[in-house]
Amino acid sequence: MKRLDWNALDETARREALARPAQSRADELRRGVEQIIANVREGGDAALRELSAKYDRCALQAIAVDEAEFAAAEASLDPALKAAIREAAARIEAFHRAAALQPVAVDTAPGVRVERMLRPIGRVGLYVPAGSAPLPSTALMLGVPAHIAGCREVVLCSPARADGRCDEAVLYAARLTGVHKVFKLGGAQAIAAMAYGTASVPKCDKLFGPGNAWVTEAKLQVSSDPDGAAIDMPAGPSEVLVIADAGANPVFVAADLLSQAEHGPDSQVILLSPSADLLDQAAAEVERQCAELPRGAIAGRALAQSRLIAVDSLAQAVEVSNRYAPEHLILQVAAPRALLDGVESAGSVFLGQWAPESVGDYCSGSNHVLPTYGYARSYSGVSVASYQKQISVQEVSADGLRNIGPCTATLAAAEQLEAHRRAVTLRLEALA
Ligand SMILES: NC(=O)c1ccc[n+]([C@@H]2O[C@H](COP(=O)([O-])OP(=O)(O)OC[C@H]3O[C@@H](n4cnc5c(N)ncnc54)[C@H](O)[C@@H]3O)[C@@H](O)[C@H]2O)c1
Ligand SMILES: N[C@H](CO)Cc1c[nH]c[nH+]1
Ligand SMILES: [Zn+2]
Repeated sequence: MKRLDWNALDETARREALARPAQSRADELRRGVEQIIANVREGGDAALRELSAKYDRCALQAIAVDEAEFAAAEASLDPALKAAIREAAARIEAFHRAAALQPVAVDTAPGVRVERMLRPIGRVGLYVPAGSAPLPSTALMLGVPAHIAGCREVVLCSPARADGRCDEAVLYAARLTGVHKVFKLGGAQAIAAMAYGTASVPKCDKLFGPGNAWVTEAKLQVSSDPDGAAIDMPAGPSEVLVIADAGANPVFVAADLLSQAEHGPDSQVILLSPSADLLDQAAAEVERQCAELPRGAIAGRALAQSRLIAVDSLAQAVEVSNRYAPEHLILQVAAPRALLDGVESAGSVFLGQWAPESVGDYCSGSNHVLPTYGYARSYSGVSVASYQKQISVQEVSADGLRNIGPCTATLAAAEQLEAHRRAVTLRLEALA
């Protein structure tokens, strides 16, 4: 990991220090994804089979998972894993139900009632990554809120293995949350299939879920096409920023950094500390622990584009973190709540030494599908609201119109929209 001193950097160097690894909108990637989307739109299921053979090295027979495969998946799983999946799902459901938006009704003037009603998005498409590692936890993070929102049809795509089967735990988690159909599709072709529809895959109104550069680029492309589909957010390579004070345990700090570095070579992790000793010890620990990891080679590539940054205070660390807007922010400091008020931009925050980011990935109850690449400046993670439409309703009585009609007429006249003004004044005359 590159070591830097924030206060010794000029503005350009600071920008570079917080730059994400060069990524997704590279021309080649954009053109490649355009081509895949065009192939799927033209060739439908036949194109999906060809693309799966090319990119997933699997010869798909049926594209949809059938009952026999769901049953075989459930039967093959270790009971302890099934119990953990159910335990995680219950906590995710508890938090997401409690955090869901509620209908609202407010009298904004006598005789004027304004309401917010909630309606589920009709058909949603979930993407669960499985390229480098299948992520059943992501099936829970996407499926549970879709179920709570009450979406009419929930479909899920996840790449098949070379044997043509989907990961068993992904299938179990999908079924548990009430997903209606699962398709053995990955990458940009899965996103194209759900955005435009094919004979097998229904066209969805909104797509959800993280993925690699092809998935993220495909989501961006289909969301900018009016015939495509809306998306939750760009959720790309995982990242974490840790703020640690002199008393932090370097073993824990290093473990947290590596937990996100192991996701993929395009992940990025950052450690900020006012303590030079802590930075030294954490750097040594990262090397030591990385060498022991089965995915050490992947993590090592992510570490090559990661940073250890010396700051002059914890307050400065929070400023730098807000500027970076990390997907995950861990506050491994003696009094983490004291820093929380200053946090402006982050996908999810972990307080204190006993809150590793891994618990949020799996089962604390919060959602792990979070904005990356600085999008936490303006986007939030997936929630029940992501699967809902908020529709406003207004009910106005005769008295209500007497109360707010003159205001409407004045504003309409100022905008020189005479028909708007008359829609009110004609009624007020009728009431006179
Ligand atoms: N931000 C979040 O909330 C969040 C959550 C979980 C995971 N993630 C991230 O999701 C990503 C998962 O990536 P992954 O690769 O493991 O799985 P993936 O399922 O996203 O991608 C695998 C697919 O990529 C396609 N692909 C691979 N090489 C290709 C090529 N050369 N051309 C075209 N398509 C190609 C294949 O079709 C394959 O099915 C990781 O970066 C991880 O960090 C993010
Ligand atoms: N850390 C990932 C989100 O960035 C989510 C995940 C799934 N499994 C393990 N981790
Ligand atoms: Zn993770």
